[in-house]
Amino acid sequence: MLKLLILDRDGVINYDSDAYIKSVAEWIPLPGSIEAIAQLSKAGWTVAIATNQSGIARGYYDIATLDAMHARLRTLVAEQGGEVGLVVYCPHGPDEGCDCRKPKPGMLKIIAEHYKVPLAGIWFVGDSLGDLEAAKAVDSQPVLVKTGKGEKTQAKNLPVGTLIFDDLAAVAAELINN
Ligand SMILES: O=P(O)(O)OC[C@@H](O)[C@H]1O[C@@H](OP(=O)(O)O)[C@@H](O)[C@@H](O)[C@@H]1O
Ligand SMILES: [Mg+2]
Ligand SMILES: [Zn+2]
Repeated sequence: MLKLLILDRDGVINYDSDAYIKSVAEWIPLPGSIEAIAQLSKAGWTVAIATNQSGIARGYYDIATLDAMHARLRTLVAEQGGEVGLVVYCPHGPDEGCDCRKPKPGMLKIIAEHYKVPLAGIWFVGDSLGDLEAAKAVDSQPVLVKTGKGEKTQAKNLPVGTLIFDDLAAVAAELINN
C-alpha cells in the first residue's frame, strides 16, 4: 500500500508567525525540513500537506501568493531529489463553518480520497492542537513536532496516543529507519 505521510505546513515545514506568512519572502523553511521531505520522498513516501490558510479570508494575501509559496517548496524539495505530493489548503475564516478548516478532518479526507488509501493510522504531523484533533477525528496518528507552536501545544491536553518529536527531521528519521 502507498506509504502516505501528511504534514501541516506552518510551524512544521516553514517558520510560522502570529502575523501570518503573507509572502514568499516570509515563507522560510525550518532547518532540515526540506531535506527531510526529500529523504522521505526518495525512501518511497508520498508526502502530502494539509494547511489552514485563513489569511486568504482575512485578505492578508491572495491565492496566487499562496500558490507561489507552494511552488517554492516544490522547487526546493526537487533540488534535493524529492517531490511534494498533494497540497490542500483551507482558505476560509474561523467563522465560515467550512468542512475543511482544522480541527475538522476535511482536508485529510480529501488527501486520502485522492490517493485512495484509508486514513486509519496515517501519520499527520502538526504543531497545533487543531492538527492533532483533526488526525484523531479520522483515526489517523497524531504527531506533534516542537517547532512552530509545538512547544506551546505540548503543554495542552493532547489526544491520547499523540507521538512527539523535536522536528520534522526527527519524524523522517523515525519513518525511514524503522
Ligand atoms: O499551521 P497551518 O495550518 O499550516 O497554518 C497556520 C496559519 O494559517 C496561521 O493560522 C492562524 O490561525 P487562525 O487561522 O487565525 O485561527 C495563526 O495561528 C497564524 O499564526 C498561522 O500562521
Ligand atoms: Mg501549523
Ligand atoms: Zn475551509
